[in-house]
Amino acid sequence: MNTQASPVKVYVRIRPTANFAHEFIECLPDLQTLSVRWRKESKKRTSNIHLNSWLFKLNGVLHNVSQEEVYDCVAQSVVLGAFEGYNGTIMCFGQTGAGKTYTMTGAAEAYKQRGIIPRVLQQVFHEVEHQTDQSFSVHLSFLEIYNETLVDLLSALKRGKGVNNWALGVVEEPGGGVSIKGLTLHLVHNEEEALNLLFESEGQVQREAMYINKSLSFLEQAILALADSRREHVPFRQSKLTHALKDSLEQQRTEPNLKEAGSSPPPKADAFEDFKADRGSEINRILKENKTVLLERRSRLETLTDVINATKRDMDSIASLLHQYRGQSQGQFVSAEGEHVMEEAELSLVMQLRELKNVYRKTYEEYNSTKAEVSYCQHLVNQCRVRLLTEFESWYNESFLLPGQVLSLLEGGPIRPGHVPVDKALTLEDDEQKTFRHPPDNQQETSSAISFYNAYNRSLQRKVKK
Ligand SMILES: Nc1ncnc2c1ncn2[C@@H]1O[C@H](COP(=O)(O)OP(=O)(O)OP(=O)(O)O)[C@@H](O)[C@H]1O
Repeated sequence: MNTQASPVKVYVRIRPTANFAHEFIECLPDLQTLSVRWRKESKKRTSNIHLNSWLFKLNGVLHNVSQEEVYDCVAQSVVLGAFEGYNGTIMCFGQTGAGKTYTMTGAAEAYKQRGIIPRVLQQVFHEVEHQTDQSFSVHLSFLEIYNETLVDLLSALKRGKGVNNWALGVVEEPGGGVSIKGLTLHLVHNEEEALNLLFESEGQVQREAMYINKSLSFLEQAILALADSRREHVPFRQSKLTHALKDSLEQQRTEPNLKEAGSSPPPKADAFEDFKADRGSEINRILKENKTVLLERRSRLETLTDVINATKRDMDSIASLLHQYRGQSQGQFVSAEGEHVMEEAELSLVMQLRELKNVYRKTYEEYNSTKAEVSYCQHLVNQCRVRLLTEFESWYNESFLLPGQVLSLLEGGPIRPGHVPVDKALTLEDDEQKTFRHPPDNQQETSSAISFYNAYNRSLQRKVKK
């Protein structure tokens, strides 16, 4: 892998928590040793308490470290190694909720919280640009292995090629090495193209999430339009979701309250404003912050575009002046050594051209990295928007639509009221009522319905998260 001693390096990253279990887990000052211990009580009901403990020696214990530090410590050398011709793998392993996605992909909160994958792409193209003595071509593939099934997450992008995920297989190459037969490779020329593949296209599963994003954004627009009494037109037909929900969104204003008979739930549009000011204020603040950064980065991109165009125009005109000057000059001055000696005017033009080329190159570099940042920030804004709307739906259902009995049925479980479609939740309530009439059979039915929604909820959460 790399030139350093061990080809495999192992790091532990500890997810920050409010109540870190200091009594059981200790990071030793060398920042490479982790001590884990726990009390084991004897089964024989004696007062003996055994203290079991292990020491783990690692390449590093990453505790309270930023995404940037994780990258520098774990991934940077792997990317540099790849440029020296070494294969590299960065693998993340941990129980659910441990922070794998956060570490590898990053969080929606801010650009600086982006994870290892976008940072790798950035470094790869940085190296490609600076290692000018060699030429590189960069290809990207995304492969998912789920339940022993290989899925090419980018196969849909190779239009017309009839890519078939069933045809994927792991094959041993005759000359050594392993490859995935049938996996599509995508040539990318810069960081932005690579990030686009990472964000926009992430195959069948992610593709669904993309549509969710888009639909939710249309839903947000429809809700905002409903909130504005001056707006005559509400854009219901922009998407199938808003179109299909047209009746229910408009009826929300008059629909009887399911929670407390006699009073009606507030219109969703008003509730959305309340939610953003109160319960959803934090995610709304983050969304606004990300939008501000996005606008600022976009405006920087525009400025850079103007500078590039203006510099190019200046370069062209100086080059043409130089051409004219050389065409008109009566002859060439030659030094005693036989070298061409420039006159002052020509020299000045050459210097100006050189300076402009320098500005052009630097601005173009900044332009490329700003473009990648714009895509990334756009992605963050989309993610925040999805989260805001998902949490709003949850809160709205919980606060105004679901009957108390259903809420108490869900209480304490992993399922949030917003994840249960209201009509299904009402069925749950019916089931619960039936339970009182036929306890043994229907209790089972109710709990299987909960299991169903638990499973459904998890798959929804996975899709929204992706
Ligand atoms: N180092 C960290 N700093 C701040 N927040 C973190 C960190 N690691 C994880 N989190 C947060 O903890 C939550 C769970 O993390 P994440 O989704 O990355 O876990 P996971 O291991 O991918 O879980 P799963 O296997 O269920 O997908 C997320 O809200 C994430 O933002």
